[in-house]
Amino acid sequence: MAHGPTHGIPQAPLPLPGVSKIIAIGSGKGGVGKTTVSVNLAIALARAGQKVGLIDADIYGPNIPLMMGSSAQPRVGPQNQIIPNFTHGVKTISIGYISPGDKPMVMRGPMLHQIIRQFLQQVEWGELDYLLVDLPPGTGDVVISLVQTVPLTGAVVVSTPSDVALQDGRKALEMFSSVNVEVLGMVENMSHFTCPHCHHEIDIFAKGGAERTALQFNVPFLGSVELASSIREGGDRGMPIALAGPESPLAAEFYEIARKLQENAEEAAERGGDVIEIS
Ligand SMILES: Nc1ncnc2c1ncn2[C@@H]1O[C@H](COP(=O)(O)OP(=O)(O)OP(=O)(O)O)[C@@H](O)[C@H]1O
Repeated sequence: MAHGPTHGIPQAPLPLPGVSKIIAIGSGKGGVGKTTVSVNLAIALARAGQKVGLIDADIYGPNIPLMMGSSAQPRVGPQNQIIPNFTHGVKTISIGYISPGDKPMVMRGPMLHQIIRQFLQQVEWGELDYLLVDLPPGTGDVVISLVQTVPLTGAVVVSTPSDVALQDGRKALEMFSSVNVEVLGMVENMSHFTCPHCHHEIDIFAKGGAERTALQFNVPFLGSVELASSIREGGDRGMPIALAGPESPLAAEFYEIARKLQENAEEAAERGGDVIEIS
């Protein structure tokens, strides 16, 4: 991979030509369904007529190839630009396309930064309404690389309603605030479980916790997604549930969240334009 002309001088974040809104999706805690939410939101936005790109910024544990059902190695164009894969109506890039298999990526921070930069700047995204960035779990490095490279429209924080996940979710909210990235909304994943036999709602992780946290932090709440085996199966088969369309009850939750996100992102984009540099 080529290195950018940094020469040790921090570069100001620059918009990506043709890309209208860039949204980071984070969680703080791992395993709460951030990638599941990212792929389903990307598909729902694409089905709503938006041009959508998706970056798998989880360099150490890329799951987007599996969840989007795509493993093709991206082509390289004449100007050395990377042509993203196009799956389920979404342009995607992942380190998993370039270095497939189960071998972990071992690299130092500067290399990670370069990869994030390249995924933003060297991929031929073309015209996009939305570029979603699925962040790795935790807070930190990748977000700094992102905000140093491009102006973000905002962020989405995914959490389960359990106290443990919310504790980390709050850290993610604070982290975005500390780098001046507006949180466009919180999503509560694995909100509850509906028993397939008696159809009763079972409250596994204390439903409503993410909504209360959103209220407390004064950020919008985008909606809840229930815990359902078909959501997990869709991800494992590379056929996310959103492909079932907005009429399918489980997929409908993602379409509703996508609609609210679109509203909030458009408002933020209209308000925005100011690039705030972090020191
Ligand atoms: N609403 C849901 N219902 C059922 N299973 C779910 C749901 N959301 C996520 N899962 C499953 O939970 C597991 C973890 O989800 P996912 O990989 O999306 O989480 P993550 O937060 O991105 O994890 P990571 O820490 O690897 O970044 C996956 O097997 C996924 O299919």
